[in-house]
This record gives sequence, C-alpha cells and structure tokens, in this order.
Amino acid sequence: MTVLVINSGSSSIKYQLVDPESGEAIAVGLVEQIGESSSHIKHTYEGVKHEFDETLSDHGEGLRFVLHLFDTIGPKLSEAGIVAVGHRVVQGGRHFDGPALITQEVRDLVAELAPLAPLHNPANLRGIDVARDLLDVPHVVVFDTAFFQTLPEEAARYALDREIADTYAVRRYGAHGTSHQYVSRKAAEYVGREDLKQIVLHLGNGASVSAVVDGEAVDTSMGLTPLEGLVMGTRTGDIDPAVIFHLHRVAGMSIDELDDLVNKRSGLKGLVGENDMRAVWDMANGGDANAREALDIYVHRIVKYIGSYAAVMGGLDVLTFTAGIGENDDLLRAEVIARLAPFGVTLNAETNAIRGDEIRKISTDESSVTVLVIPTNEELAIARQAMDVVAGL
Ligand SMILES: Nc1ncnc2c1ncn2[C@@H]1O[C@H](COP(=O)(O)OP(=O)(O)O)[C@@H](O)[C@H]1O
Ligand SMILES: CC(=O)OP(=O)(O)O
Ligand SMILES: [Mg+2]
Repeated sequence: MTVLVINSGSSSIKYQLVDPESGEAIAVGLVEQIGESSSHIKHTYEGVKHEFDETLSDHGEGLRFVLHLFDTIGPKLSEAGIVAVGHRVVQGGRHFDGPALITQEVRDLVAELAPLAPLHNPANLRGIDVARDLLDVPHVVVFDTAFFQTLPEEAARYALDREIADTYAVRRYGAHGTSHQYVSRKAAEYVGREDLKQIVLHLGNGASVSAVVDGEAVDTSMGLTPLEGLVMGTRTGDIDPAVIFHLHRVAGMSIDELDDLVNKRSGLKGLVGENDMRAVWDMANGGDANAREALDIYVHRIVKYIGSYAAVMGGLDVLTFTAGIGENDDLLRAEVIARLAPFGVTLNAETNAIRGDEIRKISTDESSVTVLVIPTNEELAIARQAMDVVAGL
C-alpha cells in the first residue's frame, strides 16, 4: 500500500512514493527550474539517483515527465499499490481545517483561492489536474493553511476596516502548516510532554515561524498570502504596506510590477542577488559587505519574532529549527541562539555541528529553552493525512 505525494512549489515539483505506515520513501524526486530554458530532474529509486535536463514549460508538463519516469525507471505506478494521491495545496482559505477528497467543488475552490497564494495555488492546481487525468485513484488535498484555522481572532484578524476585511476575506491564513504541525508534534514526542509553549522556525526558500501552545497554533508569521513575516529567498517578509503606494506614486510602478518585486525580486535575492542561503554565506565569507548585512537582516527578523511570540505565549519551552536552512545551516542557528543569550538560552556547539536526518537537541542541559533541530517531512505528513481520508470513504 503506497501513496504518491505531489508537492508543487512555485518553480519546482517535489514528489515521493511513500509507504504511509512505515514512512519508507520508495521513490523520491525533484523537478527544479520549471519554466526556465532547462529544468533539472532528479529521480531516486532503489538507491540510484537518475538525473535529467529537459525543457519543461509548466507544472503540467513537469508532472507528465515525472509520471513517465516512474514507468521507464520504476517503480511502475500500475504495480506500486497506490491507494491515493496526496497533493499539497498552499491556500485553503477558511474552507478547510483538514485534508479533503478532491471533488469538482474542491477543485474550483482551490482555483478561486489562487489570488491568495499567487506563486503556489496555480502550480498546485496544474499538478492536481494532470495527476487526476493519469491516475485513477482517490486524490486528496492537504492544505498549508489547515493547521492555522485555530488561530485566535486577535492573531488572525488585521486591524483593518471590519466590513472590508470580511467582505473580501482578508485575514491571516498562514502557510507551511503541514510542516509546523508535523514538527511541533515531533518536538512534543521528543521531550515527552504535550503541554508546551513552542516556536517552530521553518526556514526554507519560503520561511515562516509559528507559536504553538499545547499542540495548537496561536500565531504565525505568514498572513493573507505567504508574503508576510520572515525574510525569504525572494520575498520581503514584513514591510510597511505604504512602501507599495510610495513606489506606485514616485516610481510609477504598476501593481503587477510591485507584486513581482516583493514576491520574486526581494528577500535574499533582492539584497545580494542570490536566493540560495549557501551562496549568501559564500559571498559573506568572501568579504561581500551586502551579503553580511543580508545575514544580519535575516537573523534580526527571526530574533524579533522569537521575542514577540515568547511574549504572546507568556513563555517558551521549546524552539525548533526545520526546513532547508533550519536543518542544515549550523552557523545561522548559532547566530540566532547567540542573540538569545540574555534570556538564558545556550547553545551546545558540539550537537549543533552534527549533520544528518536525526532529531537533535542543540541547547545545553542548562539552557532556559530546549532548542531542537527536527527534519520536516511534509510528504510523509501529506501521505498519512491522505490515508485518513481514504480510510473514511
Ligand atoms: N547546508 C546548507 N546551508 C545553508 N542553507 C542550505 C543548506 N542546504 C540547503 N540550504 C538552503 O535551503 C533552502 C531550501 O530549503 P527547502 O526547505 O528545500 O525550501 P523549499 O521547500 O521552499 O524549496 C535554500 O535556500 C538552500 O540554500
Ligand atoms: C508557502 C511557501 O512559501 O511554500 P514554499 O516554501 O514551498 O515556497
Ligand atoms: Mg518547502
């Protein structure tokens, strides 16, 4: 029994054929740079990584290519015991507080919500359409926003004209919820207690932070769209919204140009020209002052959120780093923790230097807060939620 999980990002598709019970990934792959002149595809099966360069104009073509790889390299999808396909969808608005079987109505809602996740929902939708066309099993959508449906109104409602906000469904929906839920549960299991005040830092290309009390989300940094909050690979995170009006008025930029600026040409990319954190470190180590400043801005924003969420929760028991940067960048973690020294948080430099897929505690036993690194696994979480839906059919 297996589940095929499809996680379409803004310019990528991550996929896994996974056994939801054991958690074993039977085949995993990644398609990158979709829509650029050459896309790169990696497909790993039976311990062998197969790589290709191919022109793939959109996510539909990308997914067709991937499904073809299963037939040529393996495992053959018709013989893989697939009982469901699980799709990641970033924006579910207020319609979904859990996974949903894809029906025409659900598909239409995902399409309708596209303006609230412009980099993600259209790509998610293309993946859904192609996969439904080619695989005749139940398809389930798992929403990034579902975990944040419990946010109290004081965190979810913006101080905006109430009628306008409600008419146009303007509020904080959050994103990366599947990861924040998976990681905060793992953290609770690790420390052996449910009654915890936790902060989860999901630092990937997109980045977000959540505050979780006794397993429920009470605040998160992404907002109406995945633009608000932390500094990201190409997104600004928090800025004064007046920056938009100002640039529209003084620089004559259109709304679409400004949308593109803040979503695709800002963040690390806007500050130093590179959106890959490893490249930013290389530049900073080579003496590039802008790159060092970008790291400072990145860390400053994270520390600001940790402080405010600790205050919102009235304390902090566990702080967890996850996703590409959170899991792999020990230097960045050390810089964040060093800034928390006045609050009694202390780093264990030895465990912080460990690399790998194991959960590890990177604070000392004396530290006022337990600091963990927990690899996220959105694909496994999606596979398990898809199984729950299928089991109820
Ligand atoms: N060893 C590393 N040090 C610093 N950053 C890393 C390292 N490995 C990966 N990353 C960063 O992780 C990010 C991608 O994270 P990921 O969670 O895969 O993002 P997404 O799911 O949004 O594509 C990239 O910015 C990459 O630079
Ligand atoms: C919501 C979001 O930013 O997702 P990703 O990090 O996959 O781009
Ligand atoms: Mg991601």
